Amino acid sequence: MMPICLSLQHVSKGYGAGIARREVLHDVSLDVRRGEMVAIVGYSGSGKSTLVSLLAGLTQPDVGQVLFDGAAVSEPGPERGVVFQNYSLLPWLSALDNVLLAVSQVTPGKSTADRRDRAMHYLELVNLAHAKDRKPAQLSGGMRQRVALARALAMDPQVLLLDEPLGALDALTRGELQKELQQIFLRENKTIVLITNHVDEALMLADRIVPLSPGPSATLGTSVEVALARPRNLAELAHDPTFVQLRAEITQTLVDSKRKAPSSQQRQGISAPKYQPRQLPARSLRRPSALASS
Ligand SMILES: Nc1ncnc2c1ncn2[C@@H]1O[C@H](COP(=O)(O)OP(=O)(O)OP(=O)(O)O)[C@@H](O)[C@H]1O
Repeated sequence: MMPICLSLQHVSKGYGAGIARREVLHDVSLDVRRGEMVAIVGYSGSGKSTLVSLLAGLTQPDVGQVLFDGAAVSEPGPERGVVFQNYSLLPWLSALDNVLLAVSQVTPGKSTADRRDRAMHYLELVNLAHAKDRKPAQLSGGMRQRVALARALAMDPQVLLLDEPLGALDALTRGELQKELQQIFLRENKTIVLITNHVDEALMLADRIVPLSPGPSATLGTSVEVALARPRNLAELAHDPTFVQLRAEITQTLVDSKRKAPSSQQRQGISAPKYQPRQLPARSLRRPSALASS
């Protein structure tokens, strides 16, 4: 078995002070093995971004620790690349220059030509070579997210932290990028932590899925292994008994954890993880409304 690469050990994190303090994450523990793709699935507002910020070293836990290769994480580092939901590209730079900027940070001794080759390689990997000279404003949401992914990959991090990277995209573009992400994962063999509120997306991509209960004081549940062969195709998987069973199991865990959550949750208007109902088989185990009515 591969060694543990990234680890959260009994981590708690809250915001505010005194009586205004609100605990977002409580006693969260997670071990991610090298080469593994772990998906963390949770409701909106449950603390998923806080979790990524902790893994990235952008914020520090109040209790517990975050370890990378056994050493405490205290700041962001090039071995942990992050892709956020909102692209975060520099608007005045072309797609190529956005990637080049990242390449320059990790290859200080290389020639300009070498850096450019490397940046182009990653733009090609995300099928964007043709749009290399376009500025972010001239790119669609899906294309911007591809640039953000190319930029993160170009730094050759050991771990990729993907914080709802496809969350801002329409369903069709999302489906396309899920396929590309799968190809990249298979080719690059990276360790990936994917944060998502889509159960199907997690099942399509991950080796293991960990449910995050709704906050406040959200915590990770028992992880579920996704024993489905790759490459995976969501349309085909909709008829696969293992897929259907895993989806029902994970959804039920999330629904149960929401039921058990403090009643203040309902008042905060937290929305449920999204389904892609058109892919449900006719004799699906759960109706989409099961989540909404819980
Ligand atoms: N810097 C901060 N200061 C105070 N409260 C914060 C801060 N960051 C997050 N929170 C609160 O912590 C809770 C969890 O936020 P977080 O962004 O981690 O959740 P999330 O699951 O990523 O949400 P979403 O899916 O909506 O992006 C929210 O109630 C949020 O308002």
